[in-house]
Amino acid sequence: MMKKYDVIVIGTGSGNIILEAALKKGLSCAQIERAKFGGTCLTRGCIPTKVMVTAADRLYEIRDSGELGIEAGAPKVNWEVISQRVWQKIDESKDLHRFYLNEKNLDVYEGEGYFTGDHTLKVRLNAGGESEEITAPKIYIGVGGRTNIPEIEGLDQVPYATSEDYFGPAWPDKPYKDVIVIGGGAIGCEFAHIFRAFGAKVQLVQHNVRLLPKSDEEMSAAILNNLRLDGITVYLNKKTPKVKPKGDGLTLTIRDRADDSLTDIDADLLFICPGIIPNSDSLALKNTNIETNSRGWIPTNEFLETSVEGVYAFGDINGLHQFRHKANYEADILAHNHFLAEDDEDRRWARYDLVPAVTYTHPEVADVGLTEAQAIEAGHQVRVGRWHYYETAKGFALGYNPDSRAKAFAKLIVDAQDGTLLGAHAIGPYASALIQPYLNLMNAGPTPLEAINEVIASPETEQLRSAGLVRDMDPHKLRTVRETMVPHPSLSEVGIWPYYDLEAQEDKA
Ligand SMILES: Cc1cc2nc3c(=O)[nH]c(=O)nc-3n(C[C@H](O)[C@H](O)[C@H](O)COP(=O)(O)OP(=O)(O)OC[C@H]3O[C@@H](n4cnc5c(N)ncnc54)[C@H](O)[C@@H]3O)c2cc1C
Ligand SMILES: NC(=O)c1ccc[n+]([C@@H]2O[C@H](COP(=O)([O-])OP(=O)(O)OC[C@H]3O[C@@H](n4cnc5c(N)ncnc54)[C@H](O)[C@@H]3O)[C@@H](O)[C@H]2O)c1
Repeated sequence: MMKKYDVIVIGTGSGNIILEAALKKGLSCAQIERAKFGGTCLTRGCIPTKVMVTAADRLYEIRDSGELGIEAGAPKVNWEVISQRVWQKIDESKDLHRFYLNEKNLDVYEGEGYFTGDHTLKVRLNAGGESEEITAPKIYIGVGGRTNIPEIEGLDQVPYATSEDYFGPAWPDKPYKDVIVIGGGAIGCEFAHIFRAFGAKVQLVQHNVRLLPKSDEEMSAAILNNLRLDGITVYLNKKTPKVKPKGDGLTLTIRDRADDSLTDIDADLLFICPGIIPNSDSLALKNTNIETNSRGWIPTNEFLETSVEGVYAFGDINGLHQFRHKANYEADILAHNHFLAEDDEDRRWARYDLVPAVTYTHPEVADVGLTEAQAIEAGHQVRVGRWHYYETAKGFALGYNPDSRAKAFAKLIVDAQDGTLLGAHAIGPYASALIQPYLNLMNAGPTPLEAINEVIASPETEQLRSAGLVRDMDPHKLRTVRETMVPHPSLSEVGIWPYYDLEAQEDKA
Protein backbone atom coordinates (compact mmCIF):
# COMPACT_ATOMS: atom_id res chain seq x y z
CA MET A 1 0.00 0.00 0.00
CA MET A 2 1.30 3.45 -0.94
CA LYS A 3 0.04 6.54 0.88
CA LYS A 4 -0.29 9.58 -1.38
CA TYR A 5 0.23 13.23 -0.39
CA ASP A 6 0.47 16.48 -2.32
CA VAL A 7 3.65 17.48 -0.47
CA ILE A 8 6.33 15.75 1.62
CA VAL A 9 8.81 17.83 3.62
CA ILE A 10 11.86 16.12 5.17
CA GLY A 11 13.36 18.10 8.06
CA THR A 12 11.70 20.63 10.37
CA GLY A 13 14.18 23.52 10.18
CA SER A 14 13.40 25.96 7.39
CA GLY A 15 11.22 23.23 5.87
CA ASN A 16 8.40 24.45 8.10
CA ILE A 17 8.06 27.58 5.93
CA ILE A 18 7.25 25.41 2.91
CA LEU A 19 5.00 23.10 4.91
CA GLU A 20 2.95 25.95 6.33
CA ALA A 21 2.43 27.53 2.89
CA ALA A 22 1.25 24.17 1.53
CA LEU A 23 -1.09 23.62 4.50
CA LYS A 24 -2.50 27.14 4.13
CA LYS A 25 -3.37 26.20 0.57
CA GLY A 26 -5.31 23.18 1.84
CA LEU A 27 -2.88 20.59 0.45
CA SER A 28 -2.36 17.20 2.08
CA CYS A 29 1.11 17.05 3.58
CA ALA A 30 3.57 14.70 5.27
CA GLN A 31 6.32 15.95 7.55
CA ILE A 32 9.32 13.80 8.50
CA GLU A 33 11.67 14.57 11.40
CA ARG A 34 14.07 12.22 13.15
CA ALA A 35 15.15 14.49 16.00
CA LYS A 36 13.90 17.62 17.79
CA PHE A 37 11.32 19.71 15.93
CA GLY A 38 12.72 23.06 14.79
CA GLY A 39 16.03 21.80 13.40
CA THR A 40 19.54 22.99 14.15
CA CYS A 41 18.88 26.71 14.57
CA LEU A 42 16.33 26.40 17.38
CA THR A 43 17.56 23.29 19.16
CA ARG A 44 21.37 23.33 18.86
CA GLY A 45 22.52 26.28 16.77
CA CYS A 46 21.79 29.97 16.27
CA ILE A 47 19.29 30.54 19.06
CA PRO A 48 20.89 28.85 22.09
CA THR A 49 24.33 30.17 21.10
CA LYS A 50 23.01 33.71 20.84
CA VAL A 51 21.34 33.51 24.26
CA MET A 52 24.81 32.67 25.57
CA VAL A 53 26.74 35.17 23.40
CA THR A 54 24.47 37.98 24.60
CA ALA A 55 25.13 37.08 28.25
CA ALA A 56 28.87 36.87 27.50
CA ASP A 57 28.78 40.28 25.77
CA ARG A 58 26.93 41.81 28.72
CA LEU A 59 29.59 40.48 31.06
CA TYR A 60 32.28 42.28 29.04
CA GLU A 61 30.19 45.46 28.84
CA ILE A 62 29.97 45.45 32.64
CA ARG A 63 33.68 44.64 32.90
CA ASP A 64 34.52 47.58 30.64
CA SER A 65 31.93 50.03 31.99
CA GLY A 66 34.52 51.75 34.21
CA GLU A 67 35.75 53.46 31.02
CA LEU A 68 32.32 55.12 30.71
CA GLY A 69 32.28 56.22 34.35
CA ILE A 70 30.24 53.36 35.78
CA GLU A 71 31.84 51.33 38.58
CA ALA A 72 29.92 48.04 38.54
CA GLY A 73 32.27 45.71 40.40
CA ALA A 74 33.29 42.30 39.12
CA PRO A 75 30.38 40.59 37.31
CA LYS A 76 29.52 36.98 38.26
CA VAL A 77 28.08 34.26 36.07
CA ASN A 78 24.82 32.70 37.29
CA TRP A 79 24.96 29.42 35.36
CA GLU A 80 21.54 28.35 36.61
CA VAL A 81 19.86 31.38 35.02
CA ILE A 82 21.87 31.01 31.82
CA SER A 83 20.96 27.31 31.60
CA GLN A 84 17.30 28.06 32.22
CA ARG A 85 17.25 30.69 29.45
CA VAL A 86 19.09 28.45 26.96
CA TRP A 87 16.75 25.52 27.59
CA GLN A 88 13.64 27.69 27.57
CA LYS A 89 14.41 28.38 23.90
CA ILE A 90 15.48 24.82 23.03
CA ASP A 91 12.30 23.48 24.63
CA GLU A 92 10.13 25.61 22.34
CA SER A 93 10.76 22.62 20.11
CA LYS A 94 8.18 20.72 22.20
CA ASP A 95 5.50 23.38 21.47
CA LEU A 96 6.33 23.15 17.78
CA HIS A 97 5.98 19.38 17.89
CA ARG A 98 2.56 19.65 19.60
CA PHE A 99 1.48 22.33 17.11
CA TYR A 100 2.17 20.06 14.13
CA LEU A 101 0.53 17.04 15.75
CA ASN A 102 -2.68 19.10 15.86
CA GLU A 103 -2.52 20.41 12.29
CA LYS A 104 -5.26 19.32 9.88
CA ASN A 105 -4.23 17.77 6.55
CA LEU A 106 -0.83 16.85 8.02
CA ASP A 107 0.67 13.47 8.93
CA VAL A 108 3.72 13.77 11.17
CA TYR A 109 6.27 10.97 10.77
CA GLU A 110 8.74 10.86 13.63
CA GLY A 111 11.80 9.02 12.40
CA GLU A 112 14.41 8.88 9.68
CA GLY A 113 13.07 9.27 6.16
CA TYR A 114 14.77 7.48 3.29
CA PHE A 115 14.03 7.21 -0.40
CA THR A 116 12.90 3.93 -1.96
CA GLY A 117 12.58 5.56 -5.42
CA ASP A 118 12.65 9.03 -6.99
CA HIS A 119 9.29 10.00 -5.46
CA THR A 120 8.78 7.37 -2.79
CA LEU A 121 9.93 7.26 0.82
CA LYS A 122 9.70 5.17 3.94
CA VAL A 123 10.40 6.25 7.51
CA ARG A 124 12.37 4.27 10.09
CA LEU A 125 10.16 5.24 13.00
CA ASN A 126 11.77 6.43 16.24
CA ALA A 127 9.18 4.36 18.09
CA GLY A 128 10.32 1.23 16.21
CA GLY A 129 9.39 -0.35 12.91
CA GLU A 130 8.89 1.30 9.57
CA SER A 131 6.15 3.41 8.04
CA GLU A 132 4.25 2.39 4.96
CA GLU A 133 5.62 3.72 1.67
CA ILE A 134 4.62 7.33 0.98
CA THR A 135 4.70 9.41 -2.18
CA ALA A 136 4.04 12.96 -3.41
CA PRO A 137 4.56 14.88 -6.66
CA LYS A 138 6.50 17.49 -4.68
CA ILE A 139 9.17 16.46 -2.18
CA TYR A 140 11.28 18.99 -0.28
CA ILE A 141 14.62 17.95 1.22
CA GLY A 142 15.81 20.13 4.11
CA VAL A 143 17.84 17.68 6.17
CA GLY A 144 20.79 19.95 7.04
CA GLY A 145 24.17 18.77 8.25
CA ARG A 146 26.11 17.80 11.37
CA THR A 147 29.59 18.29 12.83
CA ASN A 148 32.35 16.73 10.79
CA ILE A 149 34.36 14.87 13.45
CA PRO A 150 37.97 15.01 12.23
CA GLU A 151 40.35 12.07 12.25
CA ILE A 152 42.56 12.69 15.27
CA GLU A 153 44.51 9.72 16.62
CA GLY A 154 43.32 8.93 20.15
CA LEU A 155 40.14 11.06 19.97
CA ASP A 156 37.97 8.21 21.27
CA GLN A 157 40.05 8.10 24.48
CA VAL A 158 39.63 11.73 25.58
CA PRO A 159 36.71 13.95 26.65
CA TYR A 160 35.29 15.94 23.75
CA ALA A 161 32.05 17.69 22.80
CA THR A 162 30.39 19.08 19.67
CA SER A 163 27.69 21.74 19.48
CA GLU A 164 25.12 18.94 19.07
CA ASP A 165 25.97 17.20 22.33
CA TYR A 166 26.69 20.46 24.20
CA PHE A 167 23.06 21.49 23.59
CA GLY A 168 22.03 17.91 24.45
CA PRO A 169 23.34 15.17 26.72
CA ALA A 170 26.68 16.94 27.38
CA TRP A 171 25.14 20.21 28.64
CA PRO A 172 27.50 20.99 31.54
CA ASP A 173 26.26 21.67 35.07
CA LYS A 174 28.80 24.50 35.34
CA PRO A 175 30.84 26.53 32.84
CA TYR A 176 33.90 24.88 31.34
CA LYS A 177 37.22 25.67 33.07
CA ASP A 178 39.82 24.71 30.49
CA VAL A 179 38.98 23.94 26.88
CA ILE A 180 40.66 23.59 23.48
CA VAL A 181 38.40 24.66 20.61
CA ILE A 182 39.22 22.95 17.32
CA GLY A 183 38.18 25.09 14.33
CA GLY A 184 38.30 28.84 13.79
CA GLY A 185 35.13 29.33 11.75
CA ALA A 186 31.93 30.90 13.07
CA ILE A 187 31.21 28.13 15.59
CA GLY A 188 34.77 28.04 16.92
CA CYS A 189 35.03 31.83 17.33
CA GLU A 190 31.58 32.20 18.92
CA PHE A 191 32.11 29.36 21.42
CA ALA A 192 35.65 30.54 22.23
CA HIS A 193 34.11 33.91 23.13
CA ILE A 194 31.37 32.29 25.22
CA PHE A 195 33.70 29.93 27.12
CA ARG A 196 36.26 32.67 27.78
CA ALA A 197 33.72 35.22 28.99
CA PHE A 198 32.32 32.63 31.42
CA GLY A 199 35.78 32.18 32.90
CA ALA A 200 37.52 29.34 31.06
CA LYS A 201 41.08 29.14 29.88
CA VAL A 202 40.53 28.89 26.10
CA GLN A 203 42.94 27.77 23.41
CA LEU A 204 41.66 27.88 19.84
CA VAL A 205 43.38 25.80 17.17
CA GLN A 206 42.70 26.79 13.56
CA HIS A 207 43.80 24.87 10.47
CA ASN A 208 43.67 27.91 8.19
CA VAL A 209 46.15 30.81 8.32
CA ARG A 210 43.31 33.03 9.49
CA LEU A 211 40.19 32.96 11.61
CA LEU A 212 36.91 33.26 9.67
CA PRO A 213 38.65 32.55 6.33
CA LYS A 214 35.47 33.37 4.37
CA SER A 215 35.45 36.95 5.77
CA ASP A 216 37.37 39.92 4.45
CA GLU A 217 41.04 39.55 5.42
CA GLU A 218 41.02 42.72 7.53
CA MET A 219 38.05 41.36 9.50
CA SER A 220 39.96 38.12 10.17
CA ALA A 221 42.98 40.10 11.41
CA ALA A 222 40.78 42.32 13.60
CA ILE A 223 38.87 39.45 15.24
CA LEU A 224 42.17 37.67 15.90
CA ASN A 225 43.40 40.82 17.66
CA ASN A 226 40.15 41.16 19.66
CA LEU A 227 39.93 37.50 20.76
CA ARG A 228 43.57 37.59 21.86
CA LEU A 229 42.91 40.80 23.81
CA ASP A 230 40.18 38.96 25.71
CA GLY A 231 42.75 36.34 26.72
CA ILE A 232 42.07 33.57 24.18
CA THR A 233 45.21 31.82 22.93
CA VAL A 234 44.88 31.35 19.17
CA TYR A 235 47.03 28.95 17.14
CA LEU A 236 46.77 29.48 13.36
CA ASN A 237 47.84 27.27 10.47
CA LYS A 238 47.93 24.11 12.60
CA LYS A 239 47.07 20.45 12.10
CA THR A 240 45.75 18.34 14.95
CA PRO A 241 47.32 14.88 14.38
CA LYS A 242 46.88 13.25 17.80
CA VAL A 243 45.56 13.52 21.31
CA LYS A 244 46.08 11.44 24.45
CA PRO A 245 44.57 11.34 27.93
CA LYS A 246 46.31 13.27 30.72
CA GLY A 247 44.74 12.78 34.16
CA ASP A 248 41.04 13.60 33.71
CA GLY A 249 41.92 15.76 30.71
CA LEU A 250 44.07 15.51 27.62
CA THR A 251 47.18 16.56 25.71
CA LEU A 252 46.67 17.60 22.09
CA THR A 253 49.61 17.59 19.69
CA ILE A 254 49.46 20.35 17.11
CA ARG A 255 51.63 20.46 14.01
CA ASP A 256 52.56 23.73 12.32
CA ARG A 257 51.62 23.53 8.64
CA ALA A 258 54.53 25.80 7.61
CA ASP A 259 57.50 24.23 9.40
CA ASP A 260 56.09 20.90 10.71
CA SER A 261 57.10 21.75 14.29
CA LEU A 262 55.11 19.96 17.00
CA THR A 263 53.68 21.51 20.17
CA ASP A 264 51.72 19.80 22.97
CA ILE A 265 48.89 21.68 24.63
CA ASP A 266 46.74 20.51 27.57
CA ALA A 267 43.11 21.04 28.53
CA ASP A 268 40.18 19.38 30.33
CA LEU A 269 38.22 18.90 27.11
CA LEU A 270 38.17 19.38 23.32
CA PHE A 271 35.33 21.30 21.71
CA ILE A 272 35.16 20.22 18.07
CA CYS A 273 33.83 22.48 15.30
CA PRO A 274 35.84 22.04 12.09
CA GLY A 275 32.86 22.43 9.72
CA ILE A 276 29.86 20.29 8.87
CA ILE A 277 29.03 17.26 6.70
CA PRO A 278 25.67 16.65 4.99
CA ASN A 279 22.89 14.46 6.41
CA SER A 280 22.25 13.13 2.88
CA ASP A 281 23.81 9.81 3.95
CA SER A 282 20.57 9.06 5.83
CA LEU A 283 18.39 9.41 2.72
CA ALA A 284 19.42 6.28 0.72
CA LEU A 285 19.83 8.44 -2.39
CA LYS A 286 21.33 5.44 -4.20
CA ASN A 287 17.70 4.37 -4.77
CA THR A 288 17.08 7.58 -6.73
CA ASN A 289 18.44 9.75 -9.51
CA ILE A 290 19.01 12.61 -7.05
CA GLU A 291 22.62 13.61 -7.55
CA THR A 292 25.07 14.66 -4.87
CA ASN A 293 28.46 16.29 -5.33
CA SER A 294 31.72 14.65 -4.25
CA ARG A 295 31.16 15.79 -0.64
CA GLY A 296 27.56 14.56 -0.40
CA TRP A 297 25.75 17.91 -0.74
CA ILE A 298 22.73 17.97 -3.07
CA PRO A 299 23.32 20.62 -5.78
CA THR A 300 20.35 22.78 -6.74
CA ASN A 301 19.68 25.48 -9.30
CA GLU A 302 18.17 28.97 -9.02
CA PHE A 303 14.69 27.44 -8.48
CA LEU A 304 16.03 24.96 -5.88
CA GLU A 305 15.43 22.01 -8.20
CA THR A 306 17.53 18.87 -7.81
CA SER A 307 18.42 16.51 -10.64
CA VAL A 308 14.99 14.82 -10.20
CA GLU A 309 11.92 16.74 -11.29
CA GLY A 310 9.57 17.55 -8.44
CA VAL A 311 12.27 17.02 -5.78
CA TYR A 312 13.73 20.18 -4.27
CA ALA A 313 16.55 20.81 -1.77
CA PHE A 314 17.16 23.91 0.30
CA GLY A 315 19.11 25.10 3.34
CA ASP A 316 22.38 23.56 4.48
CA ILE A 317 21.89 20.38 2.44
CA ASN A 318 22.51 22.11 -0.90
CA GLY A 319 25.99 23.01 0.32
CA LEU A 320 25.64 26.74 -0.29
CA HIS A 321 26.24 29.32 2.48
CA GLN A 322 25.10 27.49 5.59
CA PHE A 323 23.07 30.09 7.46
CA ARG A 324 19.56 30.10 8.79
CA HIS A 325 18.66 33.25 6.85
CA LYS A 326 19.86 31.61 3.62
CA ALA A 327 17.81 28.48 4.37
CA ASN A 328 14.73 30.64 5.11
CA TYR A 329 15.29 32.68 1.93
CA GLU A 330 15.32 29.52 -0.18
CA ALA A 331 12.31 28.01 1.62
CA ASP A 332 10.47 31.30 1.07
CA ILE A 333 11.24 31.17 -2.65
CA LEU A 334 9.89 27.61 -2.88
CA ALA A 335 6.78 28.49 -0.86
CA HIS A 336 6.16 31.54 -3.04
CA ASN A 337 6.76 29.86 -6.41
CA HIS A 338 4.82 26.69 -5.65
CA PHE A 339 1.92 27.90 -3.53
CA LEU A 340 1.48 31.65 -4.07
CA ALA A 341 2.83 32.87 -7.43
CA GLU A 342 0.12 33.57 -9.94
CA ASP A 343 2.19 33.31 -13.12
CA ASP A 344 5.78 32.96 -14.39
CA GLU A 345 6.35 36.71 -14.16
CA ASP A 346 5.72 36.47 -10.42
CA ARG A 347 8.32 33.75 -9.82
CA ARG A 348 11.28 34.39 -7.59
CA TRP A 349 14.76 32.94 -8.10
CA ALA A 350 17.67 32.50 -5.74
CA ARG A 351 20.85 34.55 -5.96
CA TYR A 352 23.87 33.92 -3.80
CA ASP A 353 26.02 37.01 -4.35
CA LEU A 354 24.38 38.83 -1.43
CA VAL A 355 24.34 36.32 1.42
CA PRO A 356 25.25 38.13 4.63
CA ALA A 357 27.48 36.46 7.21
CA VAL A 358 27.62 37.60 10.81
CA THR A 359 29.79 36.01 13.47
CA TYR A 360 28.51 36.86 16.92
CA THR A 361 31.79 37.29 18.74
CA HIS A 362 32.74 40.17 21.03
CA PRO A 363 32.27 42.29 19.06
CA GLU A 364 30.39 41.05 15.97
CA VAL A 365 31.96 40.58 12.54
CA ALA A 366 29.67 41.20 9.56
CA ASP A 367 30.28 40.69 5.85
CA VAL A 368 28.22 41.01 2.69
CA GLY A 369 29.26 40.98 -0.96
CA LEU A 370 32.84 40.66 -2.16
CA THR A 371 35.85 40.81 0.11
CA GLU A 372 38.61 43.14 -1.05
CA ALA A 373 40.67 40.18 -2.34
CA GLN A 374 37.66 38.69 -4.17
CA ALA A 375 36.85 42.05 -5.79
CA ILE A 376 40.42 42.39 -7.10
CA GLU A 377 40.40 38.77 -8.26
CA ALA A 378 37.14 39.41 -10.13
CA GLY A 379 38.96 42.11 -12.12
CA HIS A 380 37.63 45.22 -10.37
CA GLN A 381 39.81 48.20 -9.78
CA VAL A 382 38.74 48.84 -6.20
CA ARG A 383 38.49 51.79 -3.89
CA VAL A 384 38.24 51.01 -0.16
CA GLY A 385 36.68 53.27 2.47
CA ARG A 386 37.08 52.67 6.19
CA TRP A 387 35.56 54.37 9.20
CA HIS A 388 36.46 53.57 12.80
CA TYR A 389 33.94 53.57 15.60
CA TYR A 390 36.16 56.03 17.49
CA GLU A 391 35.71 58.55 14.65
CA THR A 392 32.02 58.91 15.51
CA ALA A 393 30.40 60.39 18.60
CA LYS A 394 28.51 57.15 19.32
CA GLY A 395 31.73 55.16 18.95
CA PHE A 396 33.38 57.44 21.49
CA ALA A 397 30.30 57.12 23.71
CA LEU A 398 30.66 53.33 23.53
CA GLY A 399 34.22 53.69 24.81
CA TYR A 400 36.31 53.64 21.61
CA ASN A 401 39.15 56.11 21.10
CA PRO A 402 42.17 56.22 18.76
CA ASP A 403 44.30 54.39 21.37
CA SER A 404 41.81 51.54 21.86
CA ARG A 405 43.48 48.18 21.41
CA ALA A 406 40.19 46.57 20.39
CA LYS A 407 39.45 46.99 16.69
CA ALA A 408 36.06 48.32 15.58
CA PHE A 409 35.46 49.74 12.11
CA ALA A 410 33.44 49.48 8.91
CA LYS A 411 34.90 48.94 5.45
CA LEU A 412 33.25 49.57 2.09
CA ILE A 413 34.59 48.23 -1.19
CA VAL A 414 33.50 49.99 -4.38
CA ASP A 415 34.42 49.74 -8.04
CA ALA A 416 36.87 52.64 -8.62
CA GLN A 417 35.52 53.31 -12.10
CA ASP A 418 31.77 53.48 -11.65
CA GLY A 419 31.37 53.54 -7.87
CA THR A 420 29.33 50.29 -7.77
CA LEU A 421 29.09 48.89 -4.25
CA LEU A 422 30.89 45.56 -4.18
CA GLY A 423 31.15 44.68 -0.50
CA ALA A 424 30.43 45.97 2.99
CA HIS A 425 32.19 44.67 6.10
CA ALA A 426 32.23 45.69 9.73
CA ILE A 427 33.60 44.64 13.09
CA GLY A 428 32.26 46.22 16.25
CA PRO A 429 29.14 46.37 18.43
CA TYR A 430 25.99 45.67 16.33
CA ALA A 431 28.11 45.32 13.17
CA SER A 432 25.26 43.22 11.71
CA ALA A 433 22.98 46.27 11.77
CA LEU A 434 25.65 48.38 10.03
CA ILE A 435 25.75 46.24 6.91
CA GLN A 436 21.97 45.84 6.49
CA PRO A 437 21.36 49.09 4.54
CA TYR A 438 24.06 48.05 2.06
CA LEU A 439 22.46 44.64 1.72
CA ASN A 440 19.16 46.28 0.85
CA LEU A 441 20.78 48.67 -1.62
CA MET A 442 22.85 46.00 -3.34
CA ASN A 443 19.76 43.79 -3.55
CA ALA A 444 17.76 46.52 -5.33
CA GLY A 445 17.57 47.25 -9.07
CA PRO A 446 16.91 44.97 -12.02
CA THR A 447 18.08 41.41 -11.34
CA PRO A 448 18.42 39.12 -14.37
CA LEU A 449 17.80 35.42 -13.99
CA GLU A 450 21.14 33.62 -13.91
CA ALA A 451 21.41 29.87 -14.28
CA ILE A 452 22.90 28.11 -11.28
CA ASN A 453 24.10 24.52 -11.87
CA GLU A 454 23.24 24.61 -15.59
CA VAL A 455 22.78 20.84 -15.82
CA ILE A 456 19.93 20.85 -13.30
CA ALA A 457 16.81 22.05 -15.08
CA SER A 458 13.28 20.70 -15.43
CA PRO A 459 11.60 21.50 -18.78
CA GLU A 460 9.79 24.32 -16.96
CA THR A 461 13.09 25.84 -15.78
CA GLU A 462 14.60 25.54 -19.25
CA GLN A 463 11.68 27.52 -20.59
CA LEU A 464 12.05 30.15 -17.85
CA ARG A 465 15.81 30.41 -18.43
CA SER A 466 15.32 31.13 -22.13
CA ALA A 467 12.70 33.83 -21.45
CA GLY A 468 15.30 36.46 -20.43
CA LEU A 469 13.47 37.19 -17.19
CA VAL A 470 14.39 40.23 -15.08
CA ARG A 471 13.03 41.07 -11.65
CA ASP A 472 12.80 44.76 -10.89
CA MET A 473 13.86 45.11 -7.26
CA ASP A 474 12.71 48.72 -6.87
CA PRO A 475 14.62 50.44 -4.01
CA HIS A 476 11.41 52.23 -3.02
CA LYS A 477 9.22 49.13 -2.69
CA LEU A 478 8.61 46.99 0.38
CA ARG A 479 8.98 43.91 -1.82
CA THR A 480 12.72 44.56 -2.16
CA VAL A 481 13.08 44.69 1.61
CA ARG A 482 10.96 41.52 1.88
CA GLU A 483 13.19 39.60 -0.54
CA THR A 484 16.51 40.69 0.98
CA MET A 485 18.24 38.38 3.43
CA VAL A 486 18.76 39.72 6.94
CA PRO A 487 21.52 38.09 9.02
CA HIS A 488 20.04 35.78 11.63
CA PRO A 489 19.70 36.41 14.56
CA SER A 490 20.75 40.08 14.34
CA LEU A 491 19.26 43.33 15.60
CA SER A 492 18.49 44.27 11.99
CA GLU A 493 15.58 41.80 12.14
CA VAL A 494 13.73 44.22 14.44
CA GLY A 495 13.84 46.86 11.74
CA ILE A 496 13.02 44.60 8.81
CA TRP A 497 10.46 42.15 10.18
CA PRO A 498 7.51 44.57 10.55
CA TYR A 499 6.71 43.32 7.04
CA TYR A 500 5.33 40.18 8.71
CA ASP A 501 2.87 42.43 10.52
CA LEU A 502 2.01 44.19 7.25
CA GLU A 503 1.43 40.81 5.60
CA ALA A 504 -0.79 39.64 8.45
CA GLN A 505 -2.84 42.85 8.06
CA GLU A 506 -3.13 42.15 4.31
CA ASP A 507 -4.22 38.56 5.04
CA LYS A 508 -6.95 39.81 7.38
CA ALA A 509 -8.16 42.50 4.95
C1 LIG B 1 26.33 26.06 16.89
C2 LIG B 1 25.69 26.66 15.66
C3 LIG B 1 25.40 28.00 15.63
C4 LIG B 1 24.81 28.57 14.51
N1 LIG B 1 24.54 29.90 14.50
C5 LIG B 1 23.97 30.48 13.41
C6 LIG B 1 23.64 31.85 13.41
O1 LIG B 1 23.85 32.59 14.38
N2 LIG B 1 23.06 32.37 12.31
C7 LIG B 1 22.79 31.59 11.20
O2 LIG B 1 22.25 32.11 10.22
N3 LIG B 1 23.10 30.28 11.18
C8 LIG B 1 23.68 29.71 12.26
N4 LIG B 1 23.96 28.36 12.24
C9 LIG B 1 23.64 27.58 11.03
C10 LIG B 1 22.13 27.26 10.98
O3 LIG B 1 21.76 26.61 12.18
C11 LIG B 1 21.82 26.39 9.78
O4 LIG B 1 22.30 27.01 8.60
C12 LIG B 1 20.31 26.18 9.63
O5 LIG B 1 19.75 25.72 10.82
C13 LIG B 1 20.05 25.19 8.49
O6 LIG B 1 18.67 24.96 8.39
P1 LIG B 1 18.10 23.72 7.54
O7 LIG B 1 16.63 23.86 7.55
O8 LIG B 1 18.82 23.62 6.26
O9 LIG B 1 18.54 22.43 8.35
P2 LIG B 1 18.33 22.01 9.91
O10 LIG B 1 17.81 23.16 10.73
O11 LIG B 1 19.61 21.39 10.29
O12 LIG B 1 17.15 20.98 9.82
C14 LIG B 1 17.33 19.70 9.29
C15 LIG B 1 16.47 18.74 10.05
O13 LIG B 1 16.39 17.52 9.31
C16 LIG B 1 16.41 16.45 10.23
N5 LIG B 1 16.85 15.25 9.47
C17 LIG B 1 18.06 14.98 8.95
N6 LIG B 1 18.03 13.84 8.24
C18 LIG B 1 16.77 13.38 8.32
C19 LIG B 1 16.09 12.25 7.79
N7 LIG B 1 16.70 11.37 6.99
N8 LIG B 1 14.77 12.08 8.10
C20 LIG B 1 14.12 12.98 8.88
N9 LIG B 1 14.70 14.07 9.40
C21 LIG B 1 16.00 14.27 9.10
C22 LIG B 1 17.35 16.89 11.31
O14 LIG B 1 17.05 16.19 12.51
C23 LIG B 1 17.01 18.37 11.42
O15 LIG B 1 16.05 18.63 12.40
C24 LIG B 1 24.52 27.76 13.37
C25 LIG B 1 24.80 26.39 13.40
C26 LIG B 1 25.37 25.85 14.53
C27 LIG B 1 25.66 24.35 14.54
N1 LIG C 1 26.80 33.25 13.17
C1 LIG C 1 26.55 32.39 12.20
O1 LIG C 1 25.93 32.69 11.19
C2 LIG C 1 26.99 30.97 12.37
C3 LIG C 1 27.41 30.53 13.62
C4 LIG C 1 27.83 29.22 13.73
C5 LIG C 1 27.78 28.39 12.64
N2 LIG C 1 27.35 28.85 11.44
C6 LIG C 1 27.38 27.95 10.27
O2 LIG C 1 27.55 26.61 10.65
C7 LIG C 1 28.45 25.96 9.76
C8 LIG C 1 29.52 25.24 10.54
O3 LIG C 1 30.37 26.19 11.22
P1 LIG C 1 31.88 25.89 11.49
O4 LIG C 1 32.46 27.07 12.16
O5 LIG C 1 32.01 24.54 12.13
O6 LIG C 1 32.42 25.66 10.02
P2 LIG C 1 33.39 26.49 9.05
O7 LIG C 1 33.60 25.60 7.89
O8 LIG C 1 32.89 27.85 8.81
O9 LIG C 1 34.75 26.65 9.87
C9 LIG C 1 35.49 25.56 10.30
C10 LIG C 1 36.96 25.98 10.42
O10 LIG C 1 37.65 24.88 11.03
C11 LIG C 1 38.91 24.77 10.43
N3 LIG C 1 39.31 23.36 10.53
C12 LIG C 1 38.91 22.32 9.79
N4 LIG C 1 39.48 21.18 10.22
C13 LIG C 1 40.25 21.51 11.29
C14 LIG C 1 41.08 20.77 12.19
N5 LIG C 1 41.20 19.44 12.09
N6 LIG C 1 41.74 21.43 13.16
C15 LIG C 1 41.59 22.77 13.27
N7 LIG C 1 40.83 23.51 12.47
C16 LIG C 1 40.15 22.90 11.49
C17 LIG C 1 38.75 25.26 9.00
O11 LIG C 1 39.94 25.85 8.54
C18 LIG C 1 37.61 26.27 9.09
O12 LIG C 1 38.05 27.60 9.05
C19 LIG C 1 29.07 27.02 8.89
O13 LIG C 1 28.63 26.83 7.57
C20 LIG C 1 28.59 28.32 9.45
O14 LIG C 1 28.24 29.22 8.42
C21 LIG C 1 26.96 30.13 11.29
